[in-house]
Order: sequence, then C-alpha cells, then structure tokens
Amino acid sequence: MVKVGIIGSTGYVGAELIRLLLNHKKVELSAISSNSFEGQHIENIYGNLKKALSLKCTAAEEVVSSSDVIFTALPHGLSEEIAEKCFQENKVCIDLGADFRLQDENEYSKWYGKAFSKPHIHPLSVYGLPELNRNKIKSSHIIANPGCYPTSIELALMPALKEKFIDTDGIIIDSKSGTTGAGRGLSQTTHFPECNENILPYKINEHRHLPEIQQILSEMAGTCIKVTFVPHLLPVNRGILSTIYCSLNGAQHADKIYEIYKKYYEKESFVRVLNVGETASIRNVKYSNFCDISLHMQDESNRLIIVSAIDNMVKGAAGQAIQNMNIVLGFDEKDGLEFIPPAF
Ligand SMILES: NC(=O)C1=CN([C@@H]2O[C@H](COP(=O)(O)OP(=O)(O)OC[C@H]3O[C@@H](n4cnc5c(N)ncnc54)[C@H](OP(=O)(O)O)[C@@H]3O)[C@@H](O)[C@H]2O)C=CC1
Ligand SMILES: CC(=O)N[C@@H](CCC(=O)OP(=O)(O)O)C(=O)O
Repeated sequence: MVKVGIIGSTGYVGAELIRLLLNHKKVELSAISSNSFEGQHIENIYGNLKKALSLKCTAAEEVVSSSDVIFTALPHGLSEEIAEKCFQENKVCIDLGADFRLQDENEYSKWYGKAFSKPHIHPLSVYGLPELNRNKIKSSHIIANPGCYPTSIELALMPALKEKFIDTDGIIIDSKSGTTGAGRGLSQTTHFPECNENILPYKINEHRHLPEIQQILSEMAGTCIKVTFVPHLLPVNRGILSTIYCSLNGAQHADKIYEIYKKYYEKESFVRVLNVGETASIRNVKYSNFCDISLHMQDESNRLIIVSAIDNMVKGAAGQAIQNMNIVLGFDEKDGLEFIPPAF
C-alpha cells in the first residue's frame, strides 16, 4: 500500500480527498494535518467519517515524514516550502492550491500578491490536467492541480483550439459555481440568506483564474489568447457549469465538429462528449470525476456554444488530484474514482 497524507485536511477539499482516498484500494491514508484542529480526531470535525476513519490531525511535518504522496489543500502561498521538502525527500507533492499553476512569476505576483518563495522548484512542476499533460505528469514530483473553473473551461475548449477551428479572439466564458468553491470559511457572500435564491456574478474581469485560463488556452492554441471570463455564485453546494461562446473560423459542419470532439476524448475515462440535442448539466456529474461537454451550433451562424459541467470538489479538485496520483504511481487512472453520479 502506498502511504498518502493530506495537509489541510479540515477544509472542504481536504474532506473530499479523505472521502475519495478511503475508497481507493491501493493507498492508505497515513496522516492528516490541520492548523487549528491539531490533536483532534477528524471524525469529530466531519461527522460523515464516523466508523469510517479515526485519525488525529497532526502537524504538516508529520504528514510529510509519514507519507509517500502528499496532497496540499491549503490557502494559496503555503505550499511551496512543503513541495520543496517533499522533493528533497523524493516524495510526490500534489498541490490543490494555485502556487504552481502560473509559469510567469510576474503574473503570479500580480494576481496573488507575492513573489514565488521557492522559484528554483517551479521549473520542476507540471500543470496537472491529465488530458493535456499525462506524459509530463508521469515523471513529475510536483503537480499543480488545476483550478476548478479552469478545469471546466480548458477541457471544453481543448479540441477546438488544438484542431484550430475556432477564432481565438472574442471567446466569452460564463461560468457558475456552487458555494463549496469558496471553501469552509465563513463570508457574507456565501451566508445562506445572501446566496440562496440568488445568482451573483462576481470578480468580473478580475478573477484570479483568468491568467491561468489564458495561459493554458494559449498553450493549447499555440498563440496568445485573451478571453472574457465572468464567474457566478450559484445557490447549490457543488458543481460548475461553464457556457462558452466562440466563433468558428470558417464554414464548419456540425457533424464534423461532433466527430472531432468525440474522437478527441474517446479514450479519456472522465470526459463525456454528449450527443446532438443533449445538454451538459451539473446534476449528471455531481459526486463524480466526470466532465460532461455538450456542443451547440446555430444554423446559418458561425457561432459555437460549448457547455461543460464538472463537480468542483471532484474533477475540479480532489478527484483530479487522485487521477494525477494514479498517473504518477502507474495505477489505472480510474482507481478509486469510478463513482457514478446519482440520477437526482
Ligand atoms: N473548494 C473548491 O472547490 C476548490 C478549492 N481549491 C483550492 O484548494 C485549497 C483548499 O481549499 P478549500 O478546502 O476549499 O479551503 P478551506 O478554507 O475549506 O480549507 C483550508 C484548509 O487549509 C488550512 N489552513 C488555513 N490556513 C492555514 C495556515 N495558515 N496554515 C496551515 N493550514 C491552514 C485549514 O486548516 P484549519 O482550518 O484546520 O486550520 C483547512 O484545512 C485552496 O487553495 C483552494 O483554492 C481547488 C479547487 C477547488
Ligand atoms: C465559488 C468560489 O468562491 N469559488 C472560488 C474558486 C474556487 C477555488 O478554490 O479556486 P481554486 O480552484 O483556484 O483553488 C473563487 O471564486 O475564488
């Protein structure tokens, strides 16, 4: 059994990692850490874990020393030092925050308000979107798990950009997220009466996922891409739905576009390209590692609308991190992740 540990186990992502890792037959959860609950049993913090796991939260150093694979599920800016330690000890670090997602340090400091604290280890890291970087992930010991919004957007646009049949200018992305995306901490925006029965656009043109989305879309297209990205807060617990508006760069037949998307993802276990007439929705991916993509073309227009849906806690965070772990360890990518979403 491979020993795995979680630093930041008491947050929403940490709790979801625990739930999924307990279901994985080839790994053993050896240690978990917390800042404010050190010494407390996790099942007393998350009641869903009673009779499933009885483990005390320890300090981060203990997690590193007793694990082969370390998941860091911390606020941004706290993972570089841990990743360096893991690297020195020949362990794998999978960071669920944003510390390793942006290649350009100036861009990182502009959006995250600080410089890299361990710049020398950044070139050793890889952006952990398996469908894009599977081969690089296999040999990397520092994996930057992608952001939740970026995951839904990058998977939706990858075939169109790689096969170059959409205009790289003027892409408009409307994304909506459930409130677990904001983490366990309390805020007025996610307070029940504030978010219930409401849909709130926020951080228009200034969300920190914008540079990450543009970096990866540009890499896919081989040219610089700037997009319009508007996130919204939805009054649901889980899920992200992204509706993406783009223009085809010439006359394209709908059948051909479906064929390209279906072929592109036919060997991917977790990306489902829906059939003509079907629409991606949060309900069909909830609690699973799937990303559903639907394609919509208007007759006699050159517009293509792509809709993608993921569970932000699974494919957008803990599930994708486990998929990355499976790749690094040479396991079947589906190990521990074969959850079928409930029908309702
Ligand atoms: N929620 C989501 O949908 C997604 C989140 N992410 C990213 O994953 C990371 C965790 O997110 P999430 O679980 O939602 O956040 P939470 O706020 O729910 O949890 C944060 C965790 O970090 C710990 N922590 C907070 N401050 C410190 C500190 N100074 N030192 C050590 N530990 C600390 C907390 O521990 P304690 O409270 O026990 O002290 C807690 O375990 C973030 O970087 C987030 O951006 C990525 C994808 C999706
Ligand atoms: C609804 C909500 O607040 N979502 C968060 C993004 C989720 C998240 O934690 O971002 P990472 O994937 O980069 O870690 C936000 O807008 O900041």
